[in-house]
Amino acid sequence: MPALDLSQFHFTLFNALDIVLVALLIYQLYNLIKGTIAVNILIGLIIIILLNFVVHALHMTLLMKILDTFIQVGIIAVVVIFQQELRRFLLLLGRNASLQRNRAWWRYFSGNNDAAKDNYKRIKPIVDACKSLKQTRTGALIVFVRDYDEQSYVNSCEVMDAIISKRLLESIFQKTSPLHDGAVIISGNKIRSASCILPLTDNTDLPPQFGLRHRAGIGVTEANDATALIVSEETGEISYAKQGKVKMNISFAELEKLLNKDF
Ligand SMILES: Nc1ncnc2c1ncn2[C@@H]1O[C@H](COP(=O)(O)OP(=O)(O)OP(=O)(O)O)[C@@H](O)[C@H]1O
Repeated sequence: MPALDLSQFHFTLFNALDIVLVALLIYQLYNLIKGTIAVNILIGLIIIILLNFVVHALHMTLLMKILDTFIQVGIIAVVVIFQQELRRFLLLLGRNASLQRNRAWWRYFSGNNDAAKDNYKRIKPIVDACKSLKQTRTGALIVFVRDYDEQSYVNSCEVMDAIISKRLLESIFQKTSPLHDGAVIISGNKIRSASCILPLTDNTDLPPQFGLRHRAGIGVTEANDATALIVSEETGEISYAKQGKVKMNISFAELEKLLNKDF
């Protein structure tokens, strides 16, 4: 039996790092598309690539030409089909790379403890409004955006520029208010817009009781650097969505913590 010649095989630390990074990349991509129809598209693409190997091995010329052409244009198709996922992936990279975004670190290094007090002042009216909305079973959807770009929302929202207050949030979501349908967008210290129509998630793994409000709340966090707070009209439960994932039935203490971290 011929011996296996391993003399040409050099395994360096960088090779190990390479493998770890590729594994991390695949894991992140899997996390991004898990539970969406993108998984089925990806499986379809893998089947075509495997089929192409088989066709090449069997020298089936006609099929070889068709599949080769398909795979050559495939890269453009992949960018078009997975544009949402690629956008989310790049957002994730940018978000994690920005040191200032990690406010805890930033405060520690800049010694700015007043920021914590300011943040509490901003969060309090929102948490108070949620308490009252929960009690009265009033449905609400509040989105927190870090870098607000008015142009992205101008066509699907009622533009506002109002100081955040408990009573204003309560009034907006009252069923008789003309602005109650849709989401409120908050950025910085202001309510920037209300009655916003948001993109719905196409995640197929969500609880069956999640209707349009929850789907819109999750959808906006998939494609943007945003988080969303949803008060259910049916149950009064509060959910919190971030990066396309949702935490259900959170307590007010937890809500305060999450907002303090993300907002
Ligand atoms: N695309 C959208 N963007 C923003 N808000 C939306 C969108 N679609 C629906 N909504 C809001 O969701 C409300 C309907 O909620 P629906 O009952 O379908 O949601 P739900 O997730 O089951 O929540 P709930 O538990 O409050 O009933 C609408 O009245 C509207 O205010």
